[in-house]
Amino acid sequence: MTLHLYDSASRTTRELVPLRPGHVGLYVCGATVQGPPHIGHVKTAVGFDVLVRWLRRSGLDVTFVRNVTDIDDKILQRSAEEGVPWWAWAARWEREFTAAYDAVGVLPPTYEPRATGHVIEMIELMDRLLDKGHAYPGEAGDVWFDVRSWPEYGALTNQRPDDVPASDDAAGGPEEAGKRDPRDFALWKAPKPGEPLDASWPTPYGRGRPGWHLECSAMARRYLGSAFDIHGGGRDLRFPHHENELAQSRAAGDDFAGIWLHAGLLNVDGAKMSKSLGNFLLVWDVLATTTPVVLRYALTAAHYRSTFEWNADTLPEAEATWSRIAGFVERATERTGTVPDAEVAAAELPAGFAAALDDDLNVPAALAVVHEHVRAGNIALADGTPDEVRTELVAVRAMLDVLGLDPVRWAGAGDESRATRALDALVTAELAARAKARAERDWATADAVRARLAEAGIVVEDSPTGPRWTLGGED
Ligand SMILES: Nc1ncnc2c1ncn2[C@@H]1O[C@H](COP(=O)(O)OP(=O)(O)OP(=O)(O)O)[C@@H](O)[C@H]1O
Ligand SMILES: [Zn+2]
Repeated sequence: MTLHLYDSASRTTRELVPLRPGHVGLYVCGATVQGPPHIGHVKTAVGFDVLVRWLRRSGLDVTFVRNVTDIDDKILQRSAEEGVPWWAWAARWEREFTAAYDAVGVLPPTYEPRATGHVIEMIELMDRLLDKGHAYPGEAGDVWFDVRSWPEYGALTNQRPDDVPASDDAAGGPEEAGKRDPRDFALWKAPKPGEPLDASWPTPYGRGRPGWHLECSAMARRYLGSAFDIHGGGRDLRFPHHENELAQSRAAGDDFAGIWLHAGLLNVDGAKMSKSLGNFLLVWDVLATTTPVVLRYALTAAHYRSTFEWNADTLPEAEATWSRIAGFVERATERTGTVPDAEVAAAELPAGFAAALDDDLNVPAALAVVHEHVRAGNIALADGTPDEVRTELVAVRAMLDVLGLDPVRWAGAGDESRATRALDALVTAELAARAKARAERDWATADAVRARLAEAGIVVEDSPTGPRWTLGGED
């Protein structure tokens, strides 16, 4: 069997037939970098990471593009509240997203374009839409997509054009002046009063900044061409974001994506984990008490398309299952010696595992095969030959490698954050001793604590919220 994927546009499971044999172009909508990454963000990223790994393991050359939305209303608003330039705010959270993806083993994309670096491509796309009569400038400097000019509008989400709800772009605001139809969405947004001048770009239609939907169409075309194989994102992006991307790209004359994949959302108590709802768990907070591979295991183990209901048992259960798998790999490696990574990467995969992944990335079924081999491996460890143990070890590691979960590659990951936590506990105790000595006017003890910390290379600063410590530079 070859890879079949559930295409949300046609609502059928279809064989992936690459447009260019041997090569797959994949575009996944990345983060709007307005705040720290939560585990919902990395859940979707992990889902697409398994796809990329499986495509590559199947012998395909993958060009994987995941964008960064580094300008938008929320970024402008949050940065203004914090009194920092919008671009500094965006850069800060972009770095945090990259670190979070790295922490859970999401492979970096081939290209990671920022919206602000692709204004030329967006203007070019808008020009094509204006030329063909699918876009028009409003009265307040915005440029709108003309939904009525595009009878296929609604196709992605199976809505008749008449049933599509009004777009909330500028709803009720003065920018709406000249908007022809409530469903029309903004391709380009004129600056609002009070916004920084460097948050808008000159265009033939006046200064402005990108509408979110336009960005992805322009960047996908720039790196993958006018037709490419797969477009993905979380299910929340189907409407309006992906519907609008599809409409504007097709209306401009591009074939655009062949298959649309949508990852199920990570929910808490039935609601999408999101910054706006405030029901989020930050990646760093989870990693303060959990090793990254356990978080990765938890997020990988569910089918990418299912809704993930996060609850108090999620991590303990993942931890227990993971320990069983990793424990076998450790004991088997002790018995037979380390299997070289190259042998793992080239090993033949159990047929049931490959068939499960080819069936719309059915990771739960694929993990069931992993568990069968772990069971067989444990039996071999108890009373089999070293060769039997080694066969199971290679099979288990090879399958886990495809899922980004090979325990040998993860060994040691998380040690650094554990070390930092241990250090923090010790420094905090030292600082408490110093505070007590100071309160008792025991200056000798207070100075001795400070000297001990300085000797260890720890720099203490007093801040309004209490002392803060950092590791000083080496000089
Ligand atoms: N709770 C979630 N579960 C799964 N995927 C999510 C979740 N929240 C966001 N994503 C996905 O993460 C990627 C980046 O999303 P984006 O930065 O637009 O987040 P967002 O929806 O604005 O998040 P929030 O609502 O928390 O502000 C998208 O593919 C999006 O679908
Ligand atoms: Zn997008």
